[in-house]
Amino acid sequence: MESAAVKSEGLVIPLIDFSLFLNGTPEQRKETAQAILHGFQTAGFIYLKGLPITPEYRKGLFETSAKYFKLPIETKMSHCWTTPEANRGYSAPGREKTTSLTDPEDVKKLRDAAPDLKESLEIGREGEPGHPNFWPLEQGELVGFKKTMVDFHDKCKYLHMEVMRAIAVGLGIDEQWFDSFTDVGDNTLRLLHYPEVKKDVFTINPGQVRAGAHSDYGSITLLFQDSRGGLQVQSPTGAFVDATPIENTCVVNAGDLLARWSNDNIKSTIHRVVEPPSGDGNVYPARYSIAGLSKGLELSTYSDVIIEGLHMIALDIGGEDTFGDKSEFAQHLAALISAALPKVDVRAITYPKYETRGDLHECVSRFQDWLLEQVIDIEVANGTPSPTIDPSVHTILIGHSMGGIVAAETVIALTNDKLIPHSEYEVTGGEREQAPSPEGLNSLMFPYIQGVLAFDTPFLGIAPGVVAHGAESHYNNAAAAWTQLSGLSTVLWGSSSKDQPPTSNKQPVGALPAPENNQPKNNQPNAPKSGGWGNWGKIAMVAGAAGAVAAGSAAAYMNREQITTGWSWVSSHLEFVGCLARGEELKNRVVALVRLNKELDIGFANLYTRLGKASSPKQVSMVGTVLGKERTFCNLPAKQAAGVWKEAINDAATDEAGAHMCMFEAKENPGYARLSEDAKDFIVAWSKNDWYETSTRGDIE
Ligand SMILES: O=C(O)CCC(=O)C(=O)O
Ligand SMILES: [Fe+2]
Repeated sequence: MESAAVKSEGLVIPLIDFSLFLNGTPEQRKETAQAILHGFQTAGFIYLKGLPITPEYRKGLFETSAKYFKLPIETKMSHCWTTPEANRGYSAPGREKTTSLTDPEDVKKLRDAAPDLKESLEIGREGEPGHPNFWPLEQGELVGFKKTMVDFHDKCKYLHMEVMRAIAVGLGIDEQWFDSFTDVGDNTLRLLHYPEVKKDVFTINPGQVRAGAHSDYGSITLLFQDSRGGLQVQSPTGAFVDATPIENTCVVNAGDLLARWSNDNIKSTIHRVVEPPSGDGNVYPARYSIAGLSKGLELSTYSDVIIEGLHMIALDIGGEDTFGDKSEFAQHLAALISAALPKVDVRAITYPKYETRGDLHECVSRFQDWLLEQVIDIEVANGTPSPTIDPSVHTILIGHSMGGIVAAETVIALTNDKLIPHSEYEVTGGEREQAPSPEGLNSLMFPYIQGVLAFDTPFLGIAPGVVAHGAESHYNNAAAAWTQLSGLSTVLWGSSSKDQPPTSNKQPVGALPAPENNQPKNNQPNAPKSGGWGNWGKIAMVAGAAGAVAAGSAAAYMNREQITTGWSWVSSHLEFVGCLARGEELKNRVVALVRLNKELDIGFANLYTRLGKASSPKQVSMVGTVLGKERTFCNLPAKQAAGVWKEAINDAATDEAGAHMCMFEAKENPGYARLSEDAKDFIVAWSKNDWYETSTRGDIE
């Protein structure tokens, strides 16, 4: 039943009778399927005979193709290939260069040095919205051209489905496993003509070929070649071996998509077309071939299947330390999610620099720009046809502390095209009004955000017990406030504890440090040193204090007269956390998130720290005594009516700020494993939707 069509340099391309798969006994069918799979796994190429295509039909097809290429160049140029999205139309000689290179500059150089000596016409599925085929005028010899090609396109669709079924049978999975990806027939029929060419063209330029070395992009290619020859396939030794034409066969090779689907279990092998082994006189005659390149599924879901991915963007305040050393927590979380969502790629990317100058909205727009860049890079790298309409990347924003607010603002901005409204909404007691949205929500956001997972983000301010230690009466004295708050200065910024500023700092506000290159002239000798935490720590110290003060409603702190130097620098950082002072804004933000969850199914949760066994009750004169186990860093919603807030208990922490900062340190937080599991569960639940279910990463080894 099976023999070798090619056997050289370690490359064995089998010749397989496909009729035994289509019409054979169950045993023959299975054996044939296994041979087909084996050919794809080893050579990446097979030859099929016994196809339901008669020699006459085939001859007619090649004749029709040749008639098309005889058309004057101006006529062909009237329906030129335009965009990769459409991938339809005519490509004149020299236009396309098949290659595995990706850098456009490199491709250009190669094309200039050795242009492909071919012309082609790409014909796609009829009836695809927005992408009509370009048909030549039906006159003279070309009458019936469209019908012939549409009919052959259909035949290729059928053959494609059957070859994919053979692969499924060979793999021992459900025979129809690939059907839903092939039944639309989103395939490209490619008529190829390699014009007659003088032999010395190839000797003058040793790099000259008819079609450059490349692998195909789709699932499989059905290649019908005439009898000239010139197709070569790369062998395991690297040498190119002739894939000599065999009458009434079709060469079938696996493309990059199928390699990806199968985790490279199936090979997408490099091939090219060179001058044929023989020619008359000093010319090589023309060669024709017809390739049915099967993408394998409808264009709109194509990208999902190859490169669909869930990306977690960790909003890491102040470098890569927030989520543990080198963002370990984010990486760990990505691994957990990956195991739970095997159909998609899961990657954690950390926002490298958290710039906290200017107001919150400026920070958000800087982050948004960065995020957009990341996602576009991924979409471009993967060739997603319409990333803004059908993105292949879904993103979860995870943010610690203030990072959660930036994440929230980002998704609100993306869905509203404006930031949160400033009118009043109540979040307490479940009696919330709907935030008005004259424009309605924009579900076509790009980048597509699947959810916001916040970690100990003070969406509703910082719990009074964090700031006050029976000290709020001193808040009318700015110096005292600073003393009280110095211990909190880095907390909001998530720096690790070793980088905290001195906690016994007794300097008045007037001694707030100015930026390094803008030291105030009247700098006091005892001004706090930035020490090892540099500019960054200074920002944290100032902004953290401001945020905490704001949360503790110590308005006296905002006494600008006392700040003698560097105010503009300081104030621009204060603005950022100033949002914690704006109660209505805080509530509106939460209302907006709840609405996004309800209307657009965007996940939202806040995993907030709570002290556990190691904590003791705390006297907070403003609010009375807070029981040890009620001690949280964040102000909690009055009832759980502000989205999902879930506690993350730390049985080792003795104070709220410590729990807040050590969330992601397994050594200091006995609840680390639980926290990771909870975080994973949220993200998995948000992501198990239609997008996920229709994604196929292809773990089919
Ligand atoms: O013309 C041939 O034989 C090969 C064409 C080819 O490899 C392609 O179009 O991808
Ligand atoms: Fe190819």
